[in-house]
Amino acid sequence: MTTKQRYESAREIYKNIGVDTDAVLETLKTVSVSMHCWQGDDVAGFEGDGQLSGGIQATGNYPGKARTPEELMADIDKTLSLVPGTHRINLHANYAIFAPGEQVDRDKLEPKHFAKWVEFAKERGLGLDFNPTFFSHPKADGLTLSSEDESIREFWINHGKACLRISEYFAKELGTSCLMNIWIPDGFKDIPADRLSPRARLKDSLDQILSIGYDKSLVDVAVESKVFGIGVEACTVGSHEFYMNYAAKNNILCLLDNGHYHPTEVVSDKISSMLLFSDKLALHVTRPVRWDSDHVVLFDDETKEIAKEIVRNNALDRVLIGLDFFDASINRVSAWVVGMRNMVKALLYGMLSPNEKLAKLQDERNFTELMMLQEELKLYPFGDVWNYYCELNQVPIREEWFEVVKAYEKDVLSTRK
Ligand SMILES: C[C@H](O)[C@H](O)[C@@H](O)C(=O)CO
Ligand SMILES: [Mn+2]
Repeated sequence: MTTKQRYESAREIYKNIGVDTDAVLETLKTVSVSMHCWQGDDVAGFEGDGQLSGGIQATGNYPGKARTPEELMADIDKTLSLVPGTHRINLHANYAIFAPGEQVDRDKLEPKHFAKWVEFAKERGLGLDFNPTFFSHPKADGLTLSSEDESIREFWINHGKACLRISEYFAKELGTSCLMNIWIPDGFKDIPADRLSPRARLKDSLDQILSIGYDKSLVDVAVESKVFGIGVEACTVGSHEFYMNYAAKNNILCLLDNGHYHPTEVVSDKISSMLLFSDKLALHVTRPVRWDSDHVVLFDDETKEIAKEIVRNNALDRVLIGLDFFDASINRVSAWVVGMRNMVKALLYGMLSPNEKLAKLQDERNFTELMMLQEELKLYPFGDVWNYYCELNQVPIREEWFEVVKAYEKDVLSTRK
């Protein structure tokens, strides 16, 4: 049987439970996932020695890491050629591309330092998202936006302001709004004596960054909380409560990273609550293994649950989906492809569920039938619909994409010594 014939058979099966697969595939085409540039080089960036700080870690030493903008862009191209749909690229400020001999510090970054990325995105019809980089820098040894040292704090405030201008530039150039996400590593290894002052300084720093004024139709600013990081185990300044309140009061977005909560807390359960109080919500989808380890996103229960929540809340246009993982122990392009395909797959899975029927069963308190149907759905011919979607989008089906990655490793990645 051909992929199309399998799809046609699956279409009939889904039709019997009220799911229109053709309509689902049309909708799925419109959804973009923001692919993080930092999986390609273990969050090293282009500024210098690429030493990662801030309580995050990429472990492994698989050969073939991108070392230059050209290599990173080539790897992004290869990855996107294997993922169905049109997506976005999420950049960090430490991926600025300077003219020879021109490097400036982060507080002095300008749109022109990202012109090559804009050119890259334009040629491919991609949107760009952005992140100020408050780590991997000599001035990020202690605290950044919450620093007690006013000159350090000012440096980072200026970095935030510079990034806001760059985000506006991305949106204007590319005709699609840019998400600018703020994450800082600030915190304390051991029990602090004063939690209030650093948080008050962080609040003031954010106020100052936002005070420059920006076009809200072009830039969505988000703040990303975290429960702990390596070396800041006792207290993080940018906690969930801090940012949830800050975002609500200042009409900006919260970004929920599903590696940033207590191990039994799930982001899928938070989405509906956030959407009841905010127009938009941003996500970093990742896979925490025992800690915020940033493993590659799998087609696992929580990824599916996150996707189902987005679909069931009718919020495909309100939830800005980004990925955040960095695995240096395996082929980095393969890691990207697996994570991206899984996120899209999870969205498809959520859309192929008879969501209204399931909600009705819940309202009728018919939990017996609800459980039965949810379990049976797991073995519906989902794979046949996924393969057809890949074929429609001219990307390889099943594991065929891996042959392309293997050839790329042999011809390109393995030559990077
Ligand atoms: C590199 C990213 O900005 C970083 O991973 C951040 O989003 C985060 O999740 C830190 O734990
Ligand atoms: Mn994150």
